[in-house]
Amino acid sequence: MIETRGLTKHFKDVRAVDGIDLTVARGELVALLGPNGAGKSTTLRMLTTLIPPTSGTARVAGFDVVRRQREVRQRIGYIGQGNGAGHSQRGRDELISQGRAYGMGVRAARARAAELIDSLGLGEVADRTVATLSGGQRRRLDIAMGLIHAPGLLFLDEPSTGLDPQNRANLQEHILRLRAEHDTTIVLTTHYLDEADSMAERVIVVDHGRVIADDSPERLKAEHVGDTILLGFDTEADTTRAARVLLGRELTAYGQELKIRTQSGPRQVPGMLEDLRLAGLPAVSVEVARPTLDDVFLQLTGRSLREGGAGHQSEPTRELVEV
Ligand SMILES: Nc1ncnc2c1ncn2[C@@H]1O[C@H](COP(=O)(O)OP(=O)(O)OP(=O)(O)O)[C@@H](O)[C@H]1O
Repeated sequence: MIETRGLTKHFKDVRAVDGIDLTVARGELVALLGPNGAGKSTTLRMLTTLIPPTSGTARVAGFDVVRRQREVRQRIGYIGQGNGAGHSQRGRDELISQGRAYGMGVRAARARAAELIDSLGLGEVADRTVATLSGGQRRRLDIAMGLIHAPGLLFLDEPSTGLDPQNRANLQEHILRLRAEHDTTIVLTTHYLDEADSMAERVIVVDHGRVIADDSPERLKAEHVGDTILLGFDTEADTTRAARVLLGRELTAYGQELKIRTQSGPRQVPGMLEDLRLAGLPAVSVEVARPTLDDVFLQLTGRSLREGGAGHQSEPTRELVEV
């Protein structure tokens, strides 16, 4: 669906995108993740033919984004960061007009609008004027606008920025359902680490205009960070002895706690507890901390994605087991 080679965009002396090679297959849901100014929007704007690359090539839906702009545009939907829908029209009419603008007949545009209103849960509000819709409803209407011509590929630039957590969750659910129902390939950009983690089967981390990691969230976390097992003991002396029992692992002792870095925390815990029990050193608490994508980013760049304005929180996932 997407194939780029050395895709680059310079704005005077700013290297917004600096040689990106990217392949996205049909049906994938890919999240482009990165801090402010990383080059995510610029990449999307080149892929959607809105701005030409400085150098490199990109083929989208089988066509070159510079030489075959029209063909590309017919086959993609793009929902930018602004609000595409107007204000005084009813949502349904906006959708039908958009369909007509893409050359659809009135009947086909009406039918498609009805289908999307249903898919995106807009049934109760589609006949109200757009100005009266909530932020989340408008965002869903924007997405319906981008899908009116049934594109096989949808680009979403920060779909849930500005929405409250409930509306975000609701929008995410709709995007996933749309994808399942219409088999749409989706490329979205986001600052929300948890959004990338839960929605995308592939995460491409961009920093300073370059791809610094590209894999499934699970593999990124396992490869770059791994799990942390925290074992608690009654005394510091027990902790020191336990460290000797578990020697050979990547471990650190802090007071009455042992911290062990491993690739597969939950699988390692039973064996470790058994070894400790046999040594007469039962742990009094066990905690497995799984990494977040922010830990991956921190590991890769030495910076947290939460710093410097990206500022969206995602708590580490912790599984607490009292023993
Ligand atoms: N039209 C432009 N003129 C000059 N510089 C630009 C222009 N558009 C983007 N840039 C610069 O290019 C870099 C990448 O910007 P881009 O908007 O692609 O980042 P982003 O990853 O989408 O950031 P954000 O998360 O804040 O949306 C930034 O340094 C930005 O200031």
